[in-house]
Amino acid sequence: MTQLKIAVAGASGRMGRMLIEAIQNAEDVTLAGALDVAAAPSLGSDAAAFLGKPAGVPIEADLGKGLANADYLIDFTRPEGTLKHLAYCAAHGIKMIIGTTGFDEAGKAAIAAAAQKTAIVFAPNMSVGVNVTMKLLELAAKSFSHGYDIEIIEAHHRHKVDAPSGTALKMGEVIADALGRDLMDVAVYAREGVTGERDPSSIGFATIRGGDIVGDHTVLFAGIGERIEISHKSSSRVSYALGSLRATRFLADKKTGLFDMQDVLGLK
Ligand SMILES: NC(=O)C1=CN([C@@H]2O[C@H](COP(=O)(O)OP(=O)(O)OC[C@H]3O[C@@H](n4cnc5c(N)ncnc54)[C@H](OP(=O)(O)O)[C@@H]3O)[C@@H](O)[C@H]2O)C=CC1
Ligand SMILES: O=C(O)C1=N[C@H](C(=O)O)C[C@H](O)C1
Repeated sequence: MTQLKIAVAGASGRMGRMLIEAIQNAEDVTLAGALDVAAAPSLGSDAAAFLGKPAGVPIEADLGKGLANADYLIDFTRPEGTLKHLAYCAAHGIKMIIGTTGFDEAGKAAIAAAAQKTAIVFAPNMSVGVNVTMKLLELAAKSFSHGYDIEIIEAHHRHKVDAPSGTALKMGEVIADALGRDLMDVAVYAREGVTGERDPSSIGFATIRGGDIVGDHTVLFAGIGERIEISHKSSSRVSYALGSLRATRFLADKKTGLFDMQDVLGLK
């Protein structure tokens, strides 16, 4: 069986470790490199040591060393890290699976530009369940386009640094597109004090941070006499890791182009 040679960025992070475990458990992929920041205490140690089964792959800060044997880089880090990796991967034809969230418009544009040189899957949530939920939201938004107030509530662990989550923002975009609205015009990210009555065209966001919540998203369609809630709850990061491996396999026959998980799962 041809092996897909994958490097993992943020190898000591929550997702990095989950990805390394998923790679080690899959038959058609090989861990071919591991990256982390120069200050990471794990630098130089074996990337799979935490599993009790070393992979013979040291964690590197140098991109040349960490990516020397890789055809794919799965990146769940921070926008500044991903953008550094992106420039290297575009220049060296390494395909990327980007799960990092929190990019500004310039960061997103840099990813789109790099996709003219290499193939990229970029998605704020790699789980199959969330991506199917996106389709349900599209349908629901069209059905509840009048008379229903739309609010998106997300909850994550205490370590998460960006808000609202990339998934919540994507849900907002999907709903706004389905309604012919621009999320930039209708999003309300905070309410405090005397806010006045709710604008019926708005899409509200509420963020909860605490403990070890892996990732919960609920979209509320609140009408008169009824309300509908569409929820997805993650109980483990394994679904993000398995989705990332599906995305890697999807890129096997692609040379360039920007794709998302809807492409990978055939949901478009
Ligand atoms: N698309 C999806 O399905 C999912 C997306 N995510 C997103 O993935 C990202 C990572 O999440 P998570 O694993 O929980 O975070 P962690 O903080 O646990 O891990 C991030 C890793 O990236 C490293 N890192 C930090 N800054 C840089 C940098 N500038 N360059 C290179 N590496 C860097 C960290 O090193 P150090 O700790 O030493 O700073 C750490 O190893 C977040 O943006 C999150 O929102 C998360 C889950 C699912
Ligand atoms: O930081 C996380 O943990 C997660 N981040 C992603 C996001 O911002 O949507 C995906 C998932 O919800 C977990």
